[in-house]
Amino acid sequence: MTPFPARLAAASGASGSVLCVGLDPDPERMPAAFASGASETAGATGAAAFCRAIVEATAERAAAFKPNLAFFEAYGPDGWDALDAVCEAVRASGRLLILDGKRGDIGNTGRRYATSLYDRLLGDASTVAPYMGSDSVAPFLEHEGRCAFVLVTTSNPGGADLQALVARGADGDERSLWRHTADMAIRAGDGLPGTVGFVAGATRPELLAEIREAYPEAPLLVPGVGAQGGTAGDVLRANAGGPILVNSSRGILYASGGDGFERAAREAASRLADSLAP
Ligand SMILES: O=c1ccn([C@@H]2O[C@H](COP(=O)(O)O)[C@@H](O)[C@H]2O)c(=O)[nH]1
Repeated sequence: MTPFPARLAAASGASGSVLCVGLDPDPERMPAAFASGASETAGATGAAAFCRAIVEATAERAAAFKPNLAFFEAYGPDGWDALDAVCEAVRASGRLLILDGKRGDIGNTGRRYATSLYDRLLGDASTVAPYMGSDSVAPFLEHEGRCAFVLVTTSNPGGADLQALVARGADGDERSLWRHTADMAIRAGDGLPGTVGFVAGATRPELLAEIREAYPEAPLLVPGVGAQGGTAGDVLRANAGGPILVNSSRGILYASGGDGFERAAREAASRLADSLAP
């Protein structure tokens, strides 16, 4: 399979954008027709129908879609079927499929997670929680053409609690934990170049700039624009033209709370895609 960075470049070229539309179907916020118990499209089926409509409405301006697995798993077994249907819709759109499950565990468990994400759901990339160390990241780096976006500087307020701590590495060098994490992931991915990317939140653009400077070729997945306060301008400046996907979920999914949600989503996606153009 073609290395992920080349596939990312192709998807960005085809859509003319670096936008990733996040698929977080929240029953509290989806249009009533998809969320209410009375409707035949309620529950997991409603979530899938809503996401498919969003994919159709926004695919022209999106390079990728990112289903957040939590919003599907919450429905139990039906949620898995819904996720499967949404993944199929994303694949049919020709855009990249980023599976946001934030997985990470000991080797044999990690390999089963990777099998599920890459061989079963056919994701192009996934998000990986690296706290268990290099052997927990490695299973996600063994799939040619796929990318593991390793969480390094997350967008949430508590992200700095651990990520900013300064620690001495085996080489005696003092660096922040997030930088150790990034270096560790790059070493773990030595075997298959292009398989390691990073999640770098838009809410800390100064750290995004540091990651980009340290790893100019690494794909970055950047959440946190819009609803969390990050801005497209800050991200573009910090990224300095490197390979990137900028995610927005709520700002697109719930651009209109009810009728006309597809049009509102299309317009919101288009505006953000335009503001992310270099
Ligand atoms: O650091 C991180 C890592 C992942 N996320 C995920 O991205 C989206 C953001 O949603 P918005 O509605 O655009 O704020 C969501 O799925 C998160 O789980 C993140 O926000 N920050």
